[in-house]
Amino acid sequence: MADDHMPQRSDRLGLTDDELALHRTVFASDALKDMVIVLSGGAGGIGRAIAWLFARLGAHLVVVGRNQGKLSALTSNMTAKGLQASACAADIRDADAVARLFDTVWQTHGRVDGLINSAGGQFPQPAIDFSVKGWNAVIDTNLNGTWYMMQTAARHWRDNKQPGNIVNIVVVTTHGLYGIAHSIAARSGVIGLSRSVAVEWAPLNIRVNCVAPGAIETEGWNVYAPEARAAYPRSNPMMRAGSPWNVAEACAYLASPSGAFVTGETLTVDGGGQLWGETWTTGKPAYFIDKDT
Ligand SMILES: CCCCCCC/C=C/C(=O)SCCNC(=O)CCNC(=O)[C@H](O)C(C)(C)COP(=O)(O)OP(=O)(O)OC[C@H]1O[C@@H](n2cnc3c(N)ncnc32)[C@H](O)[C@@H]1OP(=O)(O)O
Ligand SMILES: NC(=O)C1=CN([C@@H]2O[C@H](COP(=O)(O)OP(=O)(O)OC[C@H]3O[C@@H](n4cnc5c(N)ncnc54)[C@H](OP(=O)(O)O)[C@@H]3O)[C@@H](O)[C@H]2O)C=CC1
Repeated sequence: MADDHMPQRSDRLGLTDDELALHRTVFASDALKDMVIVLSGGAGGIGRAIAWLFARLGAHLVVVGRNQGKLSALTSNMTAKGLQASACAADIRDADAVARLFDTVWQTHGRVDGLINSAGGQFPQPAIDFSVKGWNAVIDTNLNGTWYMMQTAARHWRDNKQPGNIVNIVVVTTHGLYGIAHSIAARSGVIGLSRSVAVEWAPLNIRVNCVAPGAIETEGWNVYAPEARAAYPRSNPMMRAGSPWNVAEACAYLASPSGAFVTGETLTVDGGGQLWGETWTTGKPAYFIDKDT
């Protein structure tokens, strides 16, 4: 399948495991040889593409999420293709569970080389209507959960005197994504944190970067109304949605030696959506609709 032409299907969102097993990549097949990578959100739409790509480049993937069944199904498909992968169920919002996760991985593999935080999400709602519980759910998942993963990984790298590298999947925060202000707040926090610790942790030989996807068609889109989803491909000058593979290859660039001199950066993969286009996750209010067009 050509890299830049993902079929727009109505029956299913994103790429299947069979497609991910074969998707063409520009990376050498040993680019991540023998690296151990912890990947949160590994069974989600973007995480799954990262899992397949990284494993195909030689890494052992430890995929993390709350749903053991989804994780096991993924790792079975991967190991059946001769790839190295294991599943570890954990809620990233539970700092103790995150500590146990990293203890287990270090005990099993004796090392961790990289952490990709792809677990996250939000629900669309006008900010004025956010409940305290809803606000906290989004901040806890996207900011606190990501931070527990980052800090726990970094402590292990420091204590084991090993280098490390972190890639956080965020959203594009440079202009509004209307209807998900809680997530923009949380992800802006992650970007700020990443820039700060990129400096603090440079002496520990730990690199920290973010990838900010634009409209990437995955099953995560099911939380949005069909009319909102239908408009996402027109939210950038390329007038189409991106593929999870585009995000996975950006992560591979940052996580492998190709990114060796990159830290504190946010790599935007949005088809130019920062420069042109707008995204209304809750529908465009009449106020903004030009009645003359
Ligand atoms: C440039 C173009 C961009 C286009 C796309 C837009 C950008 C981003 C896209 C994506 O990120 S897509 C992929 C991400 N995946 C998801 O977002 C997954 C779906 N989301 C969730 O699972 C939740 O939103 C969550 C908060 C991330 C999960 O947390 P948790 O499991 O704890 O939540 P819940 O128990 O379901 O709910 C807790 C609490 O939150 C409030 N709430 C939840 N959903 C809604 C809703 N639809 N409307 C209003 N409020 C909601 C509510 O207070 C819930 O508590 P209860 O009422 O259930 O007691
Ligand atoms: N798709 C898109 O257009 C865009 C996506 N993004 C971001 O990219 C990331 C990945 O998105 P995508 O793959 O599309 O989303 P998905 O919803 O498909 O995947 C998200 C994954 O996160 C896991 N997860 C959620 N909460 C937790 C938690 N508390 N602990 C552990 N795991 C959790 C879920 O697994 P489980 O339910 O098993 O826990 C799920 O597999 C998200 O942060 C998303 O917001 C950003 C911009 C655009």
